[in-house]
Amino acid sequence: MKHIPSIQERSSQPLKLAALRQAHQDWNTTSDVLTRLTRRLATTLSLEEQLAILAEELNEIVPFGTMNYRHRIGYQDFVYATGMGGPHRCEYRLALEGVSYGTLVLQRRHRFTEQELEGIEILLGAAICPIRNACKYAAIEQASLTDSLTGVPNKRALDDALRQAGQLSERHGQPYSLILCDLDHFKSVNDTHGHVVGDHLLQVAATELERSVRTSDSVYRFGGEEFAILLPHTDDLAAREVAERIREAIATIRVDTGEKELQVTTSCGVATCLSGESTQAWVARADAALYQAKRHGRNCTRLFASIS
Ligand SMILES: Nc1nc2c(ncn2[C@@H]2O[C@H](COP(=O)(O)OP(=O)(O)OP(=O)(O)O)[C@@H](O)[C@H]2O)c(=O)[nH]1
Repeated sequence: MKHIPSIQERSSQPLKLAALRQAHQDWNTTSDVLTRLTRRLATTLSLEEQLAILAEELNEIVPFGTMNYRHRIGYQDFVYATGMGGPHRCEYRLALEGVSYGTLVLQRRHRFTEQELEGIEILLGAAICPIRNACKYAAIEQASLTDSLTGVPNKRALDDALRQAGQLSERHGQPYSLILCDLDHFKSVNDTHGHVVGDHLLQVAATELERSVRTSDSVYRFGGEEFAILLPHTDDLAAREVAERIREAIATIRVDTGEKELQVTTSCGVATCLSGESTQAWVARADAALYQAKRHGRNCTRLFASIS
């Protein structure tokens, strides 16, 4: 049933509105740390930004040397550290309804008093819900950018990375190369050994790819049995060498299927980003080079010459 305000309720409305206006003004201007912390934490879903705000506000009440926060989010360890340490420390395991949202450690040169510890706990109590929300947001964001089978970043993450690489390449005049790497005759792996073995082979291949490249390079699942490797500060000839190393590494994979050992080869296409080129055109050139490698009999690398 619809609620119709009574005459008494309506007559008190101006007072309520005035109180709301006053509360709003107080909320925005108060110098009270707890209100300011709550207000500031509500402005962002970024865990890093929230921790920076928390560190700033905590330091106002309880000066410390270092703040260290650590939490495992999905496949990654999230670490936030600020300042210089000291021999005295206090450690808090942040948790809500039995779920952990990380460990926070404060360190400094002199002891924390009981009153200071109480102050820290009050501020952490105010921060825990926003931190929980930021952790959940980070986990969802990570999942949306990760291939669930292999654990490497997915096509969506690659699209973002390529866009950024194109801009950086343009701005700093540094070469960025892309390798597309497609497992050969993968359909027959599935047809002969089944999808479970096919899936396992994709996981092993992703691990092998990550092992074969530098930490500054990144591996993505482009789709199906195809992977992409983005190489910053790498020209076409150096990228071709990396592709050859990858091809040799994939050829060393052995999967025990019970009957016989399964081996796989890969074909690679390489293209270096051209000045002013769109990411679609860049990927299309790497794909054309990959097509040439397949046409040439597979288990080889082809480079799309970047001399324009
Ligand atoms: N097990 C498994 N198979 C997949 C997955 N994604 C794609 N595939 C299979 O990969 C196979 C790709 O087949 P094709 O595109 O014909 O390519 P190919 O057999 O590797 O042949 P070439 O690329 O020409 O060497 C198809 O059978 C897909 O079903 C996956 O996530 N798991």
